[in-house]
Amino acid sequence: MATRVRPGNKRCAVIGGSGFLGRHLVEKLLDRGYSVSVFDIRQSYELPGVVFHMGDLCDKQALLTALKDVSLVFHCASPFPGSDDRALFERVNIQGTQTVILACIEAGVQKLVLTSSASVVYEGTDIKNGREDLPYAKKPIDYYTATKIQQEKLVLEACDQQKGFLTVAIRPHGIFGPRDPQLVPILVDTARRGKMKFIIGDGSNLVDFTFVENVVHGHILAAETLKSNSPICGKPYHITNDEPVRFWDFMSEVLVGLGYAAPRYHLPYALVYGLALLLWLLTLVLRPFVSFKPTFTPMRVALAGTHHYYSCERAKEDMGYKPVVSLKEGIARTVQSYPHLRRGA
Ligand SMILES: NC(=O)C1=CN([C@@H]2O[C@H](COP(=O)(O)OP(=O)(O)OC[C@H]3O[C@@H](n4cnc5c(N)ncnc54)[C@H](OP(=O)(O)O)[C@@H]3O)[C@@H](O)[C@H]2O)C=CC1
Ligand SMILES: CC(C)CCC[C@@H](C)[C@H]1CC[C@H]2C3=C(CC[C@]12C)[C@@]1(C)CCC(=O)[C@@H](C)[C@@H]1CC3
Repeated sequence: MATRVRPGNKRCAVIGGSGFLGRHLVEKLLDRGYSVSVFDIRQSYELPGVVFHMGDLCDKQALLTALKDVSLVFHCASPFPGSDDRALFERVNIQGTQTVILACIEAGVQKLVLTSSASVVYEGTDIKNGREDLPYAKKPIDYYTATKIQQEKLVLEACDQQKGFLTVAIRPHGIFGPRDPQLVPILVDTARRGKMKFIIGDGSNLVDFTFVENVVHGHILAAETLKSNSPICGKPYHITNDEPVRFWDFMSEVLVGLGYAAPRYHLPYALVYGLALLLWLLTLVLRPFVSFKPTFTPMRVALAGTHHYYSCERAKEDMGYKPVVSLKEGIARTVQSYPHLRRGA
């Protein structure tokens, strides 16, 4: 039976709070006077004012302990997007999210903010200024995206104003910033192996890269706007830097900032995509004998060679969203935060 939490309660929980986005979110919530419980499969730091609960989000009992007296939950846990472990994605993103919803309802949580992804509408072909009314991808590019679609549907469909359980989904795109374990480290690793010499396609494709503090800002605005009869109930929202940039200009700026050469030579998109597809099929066939992880997967080639940027007008209109850190400032802060990834370090 749900125990209602008193209104105005500033106790919240961040599921996935040990991760890159989760930790930035926890830090900002503390600044804003929330008390925070983190639920994660691992504990990656300690902070005064944060209570850690280690556990798997598929375990409802473990979740219930962490959600006691909590009125607001942020769910930003997911397996690593680059993995190809279909069973893991289905277990965590689909079954696990269903468990999170059940646990929230049972614990009397009033608001659930999901970190979804703008990739839920992306099929590997151009998206220019995509709005939230684009249909979900019929052919998602990978298991990660396929399960993020199911996850978002589950959370939005669970929104029930009558029962006082309100939900919203934030769809970020290409999050970057200090402590990101993915974008900059993979880029630098590729450069160190001498593989960042080529631009895939003509280099004119525009993409959204979103500084992590803007993503955090979008989550907190959503949580604070989410009230009975608010227009945001049960809806998805793109949160971006609102400054689409050429994919290869962004990569070059980060690389040059860290002391590496920018890519210069162009290769046709279709050729690289075809080669990446062939290599991927080869890794599938050879998997029983050798384990090999190609850098240029078909998914990464599509992301690097197509337009995919999104409108965040709906977030501006419904919750007053405006990016708080510009792309230029975000890149400068990111580059500065990785002294160990500098050339020669
Ligand atoms: N990074 C990006 O560019 C984008 C990310 N997103 C979404 O943002 C969210 C946060 O991403 P990000 O911070 O980059 O990812 P991270 O991997 O840094 O953080 C996710 C956290 O969730 C934990 N976790 C994974 N599985 C479970 C589980 N079963 N139970 C409890 N905790 C679990 C992870 O632990 P462990 O590390 O041990 O797996 C990790 O600590 C995700 O939902 C992702 O889909 C959306 C758009 C873009
Ligand atoms: C060509 C280079 C080897 C590319 C190196 C950088 C890539 C690792 C990133 C460029 C775009 C990024 C991205 C994501 C992961 C890291 C990149 C591929 C996501 C797939 C992460 C999860 C999401 O939800 C998507 C919206 C992101 C899209 C952009």
